[in-house]
Amino acid sequence: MSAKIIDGKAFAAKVRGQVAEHVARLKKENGITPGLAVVLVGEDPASEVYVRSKGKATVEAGMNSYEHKLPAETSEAELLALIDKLNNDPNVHGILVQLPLPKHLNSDLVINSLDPAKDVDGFHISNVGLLGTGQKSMVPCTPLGSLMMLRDHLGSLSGLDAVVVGRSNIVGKPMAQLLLGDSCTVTIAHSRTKDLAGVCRKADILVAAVGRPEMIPGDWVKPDATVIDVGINRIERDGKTKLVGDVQFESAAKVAGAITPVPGGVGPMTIACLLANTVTACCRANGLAEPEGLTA
Ligand SMILES: NC(=O)C1=CN([C@@H]2O[C@H](COP(=O)(O)OP(=O)(O)OC[C@H]3O[C@@H](n4cnc5c(N)ncnc54)[C@H](OP(=O)(O)O)[C@@H]3O)[C@@H](O)[C@H]2O)C=CC1
Ligand SMILES: Nc1nc(=O)c2c([nH]1)NC[C@@H]1CN(c3ccc(C(=O)N[C@@H](CCC(=O)O)C(=O)O)cc3)C=[N+]21
Repeated sequence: MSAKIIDGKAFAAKVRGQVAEHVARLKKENGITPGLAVVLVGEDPASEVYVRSKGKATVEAGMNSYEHKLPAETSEAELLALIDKLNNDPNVHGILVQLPLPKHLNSDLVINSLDPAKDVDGFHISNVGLLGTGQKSMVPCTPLGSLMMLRDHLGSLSGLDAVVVGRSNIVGKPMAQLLLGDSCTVTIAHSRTKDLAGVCRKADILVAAVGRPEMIPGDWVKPDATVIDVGINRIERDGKTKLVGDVQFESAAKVAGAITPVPGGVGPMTIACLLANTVTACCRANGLAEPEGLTA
């Protein structure tokens, strides 16, 4: 058997097209241009690449992009002052603070100082609580993009056994909430899980969000399962740098029913969902109808 490769890049292009259409309508009919502010503190090269591609995608969708690059030694008070300014700027509908922040900054405090309505990452405690209680919220981009691909491939997820490997606040936990919301039976596995291989083998839906290159081999995958590989790991192989996921793609693709590749899977969907969340936030802020099919 050979898995269907879920093309995240193509799916993301479709979502971005829908976002661009909605943006064009907002401009024409309401005279509003959605705006996304991205805040980057320090000089992490990988983060700079992400921030640049987010800015480019934002502009391509017809929205305004505001980039704020602050030096690594920025104080908490300075960062909070910038966030306060963005919270009160009517041209800014979404704010993303790139993580991780330098160690001297308390990221929980910083994230919770965002206006929850502008928190397009969905990391603010109030969005986390709304998602956990099934209320309208801002949904974290990576889990939202993963859910869209799962629904597209499987149709209904109801009653399926889902295993999420990883329990971070930004991927694992919100992913589990979304799967529960779609009536999966959800298991969250982590570094203390006993018999991880056995747990994974029961999964109809296996989401890997660990951050360990190719940790999950094909023989942990249930035949015909749908595998979502969230991991983005840069490794050296044959003298070249290469991007790999948390799943051993070759061996898993022989067993799974469908699998997302790295690159070209979850990553592009994350950016597309960030744009979608910005449009959603803009519509909510202006009391306008939200784009359909772009929220959870
Ligand atoms: N595609 C995309 O758009 C995005 C990709 N990512 C990628 O996803 C991956 C995960 O990111 P993130 O959630 O932020 O990572 P974190 O480091 O915050 O969390 C990793 C999780 O994996 C668990 N874990 C670590 N080692 C093992 C192990 N040996 N067995 C089982 N579980 C283990 C940890 O368990 P414990 O809690 O017990 O320590 C933890 O819950 C990374 O590769 C990251 O780059 C992240 C965000 C977006
Ligand atoms: N506040 C915050 N929100 C985030 O959403 C956030 C963050 N901080 N910090 C870092 C992680 C990581 N992340 C990615 C986004 C896109 C790709 C992506 O598009 N990847 C391409 C490859 C890109 C490449 O070649 O490097 C792909 O998988 O095909 C990857 C990773 C968002 N994150």
